[in-house]
Amino acid sequence: MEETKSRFKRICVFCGSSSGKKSSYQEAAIELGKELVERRIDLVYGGGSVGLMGLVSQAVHDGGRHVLGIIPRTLMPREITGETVGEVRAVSDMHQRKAEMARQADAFIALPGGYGTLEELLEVITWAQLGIHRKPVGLLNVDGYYNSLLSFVDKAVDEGFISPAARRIIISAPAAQQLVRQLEEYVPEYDEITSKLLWEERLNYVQEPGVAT
Ligand SMILES: C/C(=C\CNc1ncnc2c1ncn2[C@@H]1O[C@H](COP(=O)(O)O)[C@@H](O)[C@H]1O)CO
Repeated sequence: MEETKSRFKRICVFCGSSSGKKSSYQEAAIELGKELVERRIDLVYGGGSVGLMGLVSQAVHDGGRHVLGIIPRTLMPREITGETVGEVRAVSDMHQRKAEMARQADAFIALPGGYGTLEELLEVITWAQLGIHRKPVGLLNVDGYYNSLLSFVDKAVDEGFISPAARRIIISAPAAQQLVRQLEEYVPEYDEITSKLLWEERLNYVQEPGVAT
Protein backbone atom coordinates (compact mmCIF):
# COMPACT_ATOMS: atom_id res chain seq x y z
CA MET A 1 0.00 0.00 0.00
CA GLU A 2 1.34 3.43 -0.95
CA GLU A 3 1.80 5.80 2.00
CA THR A 4 0.38 9.34 1.97
CA LYS A 5 2.28 12.17 3.68
CA SER A 6 0.45 14.25 6.27
CA ARG A 7 0.92 17.69 7.83
CA PHE A 8 0.56 15.94 11.20
CA LYS A 9 3.41 14.12 12.90
CA ARG A 10 1.33 12.75 15.74
CA ILE A 11 -2.39 12.61 16.48
CA CYS A 12 -3.95 12.11 19.91
CA VAL A 13 -6.86 9.67 19.95
CA PHE A 14 -9.42 9.68 22.76
CA CYS A 15 -11.63 6.60 22.88
CA GLY A 16 -13.50 4.18 25.06
CA SER A 17 -11.76 1.94 27.56
CA SER A 18 -14.64 -0.38 26.59
CA SER A 19 -15.21 -1.80 23.10
CA GLY A 20 -18.88 -0.86 22.76
CA LYS A 21 -21.67 -3.22 21.72
CA LYS A 22 -21.54 -2.78 17.94
CA SER A 23 -18.75 -4.30 15.88
CA SER A 24 -18.73 -1.07 13.84
CA TYR A 25 -17.10 0.74 16.79
CA GLN A 26 -14.29 -1.79 16.95
CA GLU A 27 -13.89 -1.77 13.16
CA ALA A 28 -13.72 2.03 13.19
CA ALA A 29 -10.92 1.99 15.81
CA ILE A 30 -8.87 -0.38 13.63
CA GLU A 31 -9.67 1.60 10.48
CA LEU A 32 -8.51 4.83 12.16
CA GLY A 33 -5.27 3.13 13.24
CA LYS A 34 -4.65 1.98 9.65
CA GLU A 35 -5.44 5.45 8.30
CA LEU A 36 -2.79 6.95 10.61
CA VAL A 37 -0.29 4.36 9.40
CA GLU A 38 -1.09 5.08 5.76
CA ARG A 39 -0.49 8.78 6.34
CA ARG A 40 2.67 8.11 8.39
CA ILE A 41 1.18 9.64 11.53
CA ASP A 42 2.23 8.48 15.01
CA LEU A 43 -0.22 7.97 17.86
CA VAL A 44 -0.49 9.40 21.35
CA TYR A 45 -3.25 8.04 23.55
CA GLY A 46 -4.13 7.18 27.13
CA GLY A 47 -2.08 3.94 27.25
CA GLY A 48 -3.36 0.45 27.96
CA SER A 49 -4.92 -2.21 25.81
CA VAL A 50 -8.49 -2.19 27.05
CA GLY A 51 -11.44 -1.51 24.73
CA LEU A 52 -11.11 0.70 21.67
CA MET A 53 -7.86 2.07 23.12
CA GLY A 54 -6.26 -1.35 22.65
CA LEU A 55 -7.58 -1.77 19.10
CA VAL A 56 -6.40 1.60 17.77
CA SER A 57 -2.98 1.38 19.45
CA GLN A 58 -2.40 -2.19 18.23
CA ALA A 59 -3.31 -1.22 14.64
CA VAL A 60 -0.87 1.72 14.67
CA HIS A 61 1.86 -0.39 16.30
CA ASP A 62 1.32 -3.28 13.85
CA GLY A 63 1.63 -0.81 10.98
CA GLY A 64 5.08 0.23 12.19
CA ARG A 65 4.26 3.72 13.50
CA HIS A 66 5.29 5.01 16.91
CA VAL A 67 2.76 4.64 19.72
CA LEU A 68 3.07 6.79 22.85
CA GLY A 69 0.84 5.91 25.79
CA ILE A 70 0.57 8.46 28.58
CA ILE A 71 -0.68 6.80 31.71
CA PRO A 72 -1.11 7.80 35.36
CA ARG A 73 0.94 5.53 37.65
CA THR A 74 -2.21 4.51 39.53
CA LEU A 75 -3.66 3.00 36.32
CA MET A 76 -0.47 1.18 35.36
CA PRO A 77 -1.11 -2.30 36.88
CA ARG A 78 -1.79 -4.72 34.02
CA GLU A 79 -5.07 -5.96 35.47
CA ILE A 80 -6.45 -2.41 35.03
CA THR A 81 -5.16 -1.31 31.65
CA GLY A 82 -3.76 -4.48 30.07
CA GLU A 83 -0.47 -4.76 28.17
CA THR A 84 0.49 -1.47 26.51
CA VAL A 85 2.22 -1.47 23.11
CA GLY A 86 4.96 0.98 22.13
CA GLU A 87 6.40 3.63 24.44
CA VAL A 88 4.79 4.22 27.81
CA ARG A 89 5.19 7.47 29.72
CA ALA A 90 4.11 7.45 33.36
CA VAL A 91 2.62 10.62 34.82
CA SER A 92 1.41 11.50 38.30
CA ASP A 93 -2.27 12.16 37.67
CA MET A 94 -5.09 12.57 35.15
CA HIS A 95 -4.49 16.31 34.72
CA GLN A 96 -0.86 15.77 33.82
CA ARG A 97 -1.87 12.99 31.45
CA LYS A 98 -4.27 15.21 29.49
CA ALA A 99 -1.80 18.09 29.37
CA GLU A 100 0.96 15.78 28.11
CA MET A 101 -1.27 14.09 25.50
CA ALA A 102 -2.30 17.53 24.23
CA ARG A 103 1.27 18.83 24.20
CA GLN A 104 2.51 15.84 22.20
CA ALA A 105 -0.19 15.96 19.50
CA ASP A 106 -0.73 18.06 16.38
CA ALA A 107 -4.45 17.20 16.22
CA PHE A 108 -7.09 15.32 18.23
CA ILE A 109 -9.62 12.65 17.26
CA ALA A 110 -12.36 11.20 19.46
CA LEU A 111 -13.73 7.75 18.68
CA PRO A 112 -16.85 6.54 20.48
CA GLY A 113 -16.40 6.32 24.24
CA GLY A 114 -17.84 7.16 27.63
CA TYR A 115 -17.26 9.79 30.32
CA GLY A 116 -13.47 9.72 29.98
CA THR A 117 -13.61 10.26 26.22
CA LEU A 118 -16.19 13.03 26.52
CA GLU A 119 -14.18 14.80 29.20
CA GLU A 120 -10.98 14.65 27.12
CA LEU A 121 -12.81 15.79 23.98
CA LEU A 122 -14.62 18.70 25.63
CA GLU A 123 -11.42 19.87 27.29
CA VAL A 124 -9.49 20.20 24.01
CA ILE A 125 -12.50 21.93 22.43
CA THR A 126 -12.64 24.37 25.37
CA TRP A 127 -8.88 24.96 25.12
CA ALA A 128 -9.27 25.72 21.39
CA GLN A 129 -12.09 28.15 22.19
CA LEU A 130 -9.84 29.92 24.71
CA GLY A 131 -6.90 30.07 22.31
CA ILE A 132 -4.68 27.73 24.38
CA HIS A 133 -4.04 25.73 21.20
CA ARG A 134 -5.00 26.00 17.52
CA LYS A 135 -4.92 22.28 16.71
CA PRO A 136 -7.79 20.59 14.83
CA VAL A 137 -10.32 18.55 16.82
CA GLY A 138 -12.16 15.72 15.06
CA LEU A 139 -15.12 13.60 16.05
CA LEU A 140 -15.36 10.18 14.43
CA ASN A 141 -19.13 9.88 14.40
CA VAL A 142 -19.34 6.12 13.86
CA ASP A 143 -22.89 4.99 13.07
CA GLY A 144 -24.20 8.33 14.35
CA TYR A 145 -22.89 7.63 17.87
CA TYR A 146 -22.31 11.35 18.47
CA ASN A 147 -25.48 12.67 16.77
CA SER A 148 -27.12 13.55 20.10
CA LEU A 149 -23.99 15.36 21.30
CA LEU A 150 -23.84 17.37 18.07
CA SER A 151 -27.55 18.20 18.38
CA PHE A 152 -26.95 19.37 21.93
CA VAL A 153 -24.08 21.60 20.79
CA ASP A 154 -26.33 23.04 18.05
CA LYS A 155 -28.99 23.73 20.69
CA ALA A 156 -26.36 25.51 22.81
CA VAL A 157 -25.55 27.67 19.75
CA ASP A 158 -29.26 28.43 19.22
CA GLU A 159 -29.64 29.31 22.90
CA GLY A 160 -26.63 31.63 22.84
CA PHE A 161 -24.20 29.61 24.98
CA ILE A 162 -21.78 28.57 22.21
CA SER A 163 -20.78 30.96 19.44
CA PRO A 164 -21.08 29.85 15.80
CA ALA A 165 -17.28 30.22 15.50
CA ALA A 166 -16.74 27.94 18.50
CA ARG A 167 -19.20 25.42 16.97
CA ARG A 168 -16.91 25.24 13.95
CA ILE A 169 -14.05 23.95 16.16
CA ILE A 170 -15.68 20.50 16.01
CA ILE A 171 -14.98 18.67 12.75
CA SER A 172 -17.05 15.52 12.40
CA ALA A 173 -17.21 12.73 9.84
CA PRO A 174 -18.52 9.15 9.79
CA ALA A 175 -15.30 7.54 8.54
CA ALA A 176 -11.59 7.84 9.38
CA GLN A 177 -10.30 8.69 5.90
CA GLN A 178 -12.80 11.52 5.45
CA LEU A 179 -12.19 12.85 8.96
CA VAL A 180 -8.39 12.95 8.68
CA ARG A 181 -8.70 14.64 5.28
CA GLN A 182 -10.94 17.31 6.83
CA LEU A 183 -8.51 17.82 9.71
CA GLU A 184 -5.68 18.27 7.20
CA GLU A 185 -7.67 21.10 5.58
CA TYR A 186 -8.74 22.77 8.84
CA VAL A 187 -7.73 26.41 9.28
CA PRO A 188 -8.39 27.80 12.78
CA GLU A 189 -10.44 30.98 12.82
CA TYR A 190 -8.71 34.11 13.98
CA ASP A 191 -10.23 35.47 17.18
CA GLU A 192 -9.21 38.96 18.21
CA ILE A 193 -9.75 38.35 21.93
CA THR A 194 -8.27 34.88 22.41
CA SER A 195 -5.28 35.56 20.16
CA LYS A 196 -4.25 38.29 22.63
CA LEU A 197 -4.45 36.02 25.68
CA LEU A 198 -1.03 35.04 26.99
CA TRP A 199 -1.46 31.53 28.36
CA GLU A 200 1.53 30.10 30.18
CA GLU A 201 0.59 26.69 28.80
CA ARG A 202 0.51 28.11 25.29
CA LEU A 203 4.33 28.16 25.26
CA ASN A 204 4.21 24.39 25.34
CA TYR A 205 2.14 24.34 22.19
CA VAL A 206 4.61 26.14 19.95
CA GLN A 207 5.33 23.78 17.07
CA GLU A 208 8.01 23.48 14.44
CA PRO A 209 7.24 25.26 11.14
CA GLY A 210 4.98 23.27 8.84
CA VAL A 211 3.25 21.49 11.69
CA ALA A 212 -0.26 22.39 12.88
CA THR A 213 -0.30 24.90 15.72
C1 LIG B 1 -10.44 1.70 36.16
C2 LIG B 1 -11.13 1.23 34.92
C3 LIG B 1 -10.58 1.25 33.68
C4 LIG B 1 -9.24 1.85 33.47
N1 LIG B 1 -8.79 1.71 32.21
C5 LIG B 1 -8.25 2.78 31.57
N2 LIG B 1 -6.98 2.69 31.17
C6 LIG B 1 -6.43 3.74 30.57
N3 LIG B 1 -7.07 4.91 30.31
C7 LIG B 1 -8.34 5.02 30.68
C8 LIG B 1 -8.99 3.96 31.34
N4 LIG B 1 -10.26 4.36 31.59
C9 LIG B 1 -10.39 5.59 31.11
N5 LIG B 1 -9.24 6.02 30.54
C10 LIG B 1 -9.05 7.37 29.90
O1 LIG B 1 -10.31 7.93 29.57
C11 LIG B 1 -10.62 7.62 28.20
C12 LIG B 1 -11.61 6.51 28.11
O2 LIG B 1 -12.59 6.65 29.09
P1 LIG B 1 -14.06 6.09 28.82
O3 LIG B 1 -14.82 6.50 30.04
O4 LIG B 1 -13.95 4.61 28.66
O5 LIG B 1 -14.55 6.80 27.58
C13 LIG B 1 -9.34 7.18 27.51
O6 LIG B 1 -9.07 8.02 26.37
C14 LIG B 1 -8.27 7.28 28.60
O7 LIG B 1 -7.47 8.41 28.43
C15 LIG B 1 -12.51 0.71 35.06
O8 LIG B 1 -13.42 1.79 34.97
